[in-house]
Amino acid sequence: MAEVVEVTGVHRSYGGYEAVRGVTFSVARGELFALLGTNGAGKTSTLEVVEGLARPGAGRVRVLGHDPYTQRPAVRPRIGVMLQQGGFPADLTVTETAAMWAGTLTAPRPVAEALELVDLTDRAAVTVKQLSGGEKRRLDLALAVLGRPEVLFLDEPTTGLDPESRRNTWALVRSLLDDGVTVLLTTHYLDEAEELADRLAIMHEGRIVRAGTVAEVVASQPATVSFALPATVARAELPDLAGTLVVDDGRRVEVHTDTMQTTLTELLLWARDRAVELEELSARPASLEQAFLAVASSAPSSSRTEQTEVAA
Ligand SMILES: Nc1ncnc2c1ncn2[C@@H]1O[C@H](COP(=O)(O)OP(=O)(O)OP(=O)(O)O)[C@@H](O)[C@H]1O
Repeated sequence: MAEVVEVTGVHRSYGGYEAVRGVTFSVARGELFALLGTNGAGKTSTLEVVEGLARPGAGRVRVLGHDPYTQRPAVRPRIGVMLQQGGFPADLTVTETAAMWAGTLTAPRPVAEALELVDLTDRAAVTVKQLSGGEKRRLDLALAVLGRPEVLFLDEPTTGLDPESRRNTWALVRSLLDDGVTVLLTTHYLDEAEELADRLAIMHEGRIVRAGTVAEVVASQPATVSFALPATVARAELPDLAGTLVVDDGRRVEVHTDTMQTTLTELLLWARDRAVELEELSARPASLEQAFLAVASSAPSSSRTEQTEVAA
């Protein structure tokens, strides 16, 4: 079975408010799929349904071929879950916490090994209440990987981590992927998605509005060609370039284009014919950040009040 996670037309409501509105995606074995989105887009609400922590209002979820909510005993031993906020007894040490959790698992890793994976070995004897926010996050991750899961669900795994810890977490996730683990994660860090994700989806207002590889999602946005015109050349002398002309100030020119090669060719031929030297010439494809911001700034489909009325 290639698809380890299958989510089809899932809806989830809180009272009259529909937080997830028909979400569909799948994750293949050994793949990392990232859910991105604005605050309140519905990422955690979706993830909780896939983890089997909540029943979808409508739609179908399969994890390793089972319904994670109604067939929880078949799924739970094979998955690892890192919630957005883990809750541990504050007075237990790191080792005691992990050992307690290991006691609930069928075939856990040795506790010391799990702590080593997240660089918490030197904090093993410290109580949870003495840990920093980032260290608590790493303890969450240690517990999620303790049961050697086939599928790992990570809700904002690196929020609050310093840059070095984030990189260490990425390296751990990559090594798990190399071992064939399937990962579904949510993140607010676009570089995290770019670094780790085989495929991703951007959610907005309960729906997936972009999905694909990073390259596919970025391809939905125009590339930018920019340069500075020499003072001797008036802007009006520029040829008609394919794309939208955006002029920053008198001299700096930006062209947003879906056909970067055509725009560049037109520009460079013109510059050669006119013997114009284009200063600071650059041509760059769109970034994931641009694709994200385009989604985030899109007009809301309707207000929350209206949605409640529709749902009522
Ligand atoms: N228990 C709840 N009761 C009522 N509304 C909720 C509940 N949990 C979430 N919501 C609402 O559902 C929407 C989606 O929330 P969710 O936490 O899934 O978003 P998210 O994409 O994970 O956001 P963030 O990036 O801020 O973590 C939000 O409008 C939120 O206020």
